[in-house]
Amino acid sequence: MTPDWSLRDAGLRTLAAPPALPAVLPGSGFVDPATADIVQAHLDNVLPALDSLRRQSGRLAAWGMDLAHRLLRGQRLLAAGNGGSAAEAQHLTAELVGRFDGERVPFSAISLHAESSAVTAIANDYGYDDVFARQVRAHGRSGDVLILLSTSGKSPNLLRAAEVASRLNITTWALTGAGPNPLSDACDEAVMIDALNANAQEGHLIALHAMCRAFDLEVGRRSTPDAGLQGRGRS
Ligand SMILES: O=C(CO)[C@@H](O)[C@H](O)[C@H](O)[C@H](O)COP(=O)(O)O
Repeated sequence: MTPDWSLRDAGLRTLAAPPALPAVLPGSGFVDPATADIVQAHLDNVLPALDSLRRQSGRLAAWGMDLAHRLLRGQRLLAAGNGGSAAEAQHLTAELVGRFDGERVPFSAISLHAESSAVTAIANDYGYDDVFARQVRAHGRSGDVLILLSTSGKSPNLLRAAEVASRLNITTWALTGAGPNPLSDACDEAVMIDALNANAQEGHLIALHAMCRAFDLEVGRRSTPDAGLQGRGRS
């Protein structure tokens, strides 16, 4: 099968089909121009993703502050995504349970896709579309936040989770690729990145770190010695 060398669908940088390769010895360090160009195009295409994000920086700042207020009250963040988005979502929960830049108390944040036994049992017994929705019913409480990451904004398991969360008065945020899309429509608020899928995922990590900056700043402003320990029976 002839590979599709173009990036034309994204309306971003496009590449012509490469000429036939000369025989290349492994380890020779030779990089043909078409390969060099596709790598350069990928890097160039990060910039539109970043521009898209910069236009939504106010929302990221508001999310960080809002999340700080809720988690300081003892509410919880639930997060989920598939594939690359699962990795990004897990990065966020690690920043909250561990720490971001500076020392502070830990907060309750769970990546639902990382619950391997629950995921496999629910998928096996109820179907993959229910893997997150059922966990939202189990772990989510009124006033919590559910953040859902998706490049397409179409994954049925995320859409179902958003639907269940809304019924439970859990605030829903979507971090997606180009929008509008079904997930951004289903959630209370969304940050959408107008970029190729892989570049959107890279943008998602930047968005999450930016949100963590706002979160940590707000936690620092409002912290008491027992901050984050209220409401869920921990001491
Ligand atoms: O990382 C990538 C592609 O960049 C893939 O693993 C990708 O995350 C998977 O195909 C996901 O299943 C796509 O789901 P979604 O982001 O559209 O909700």
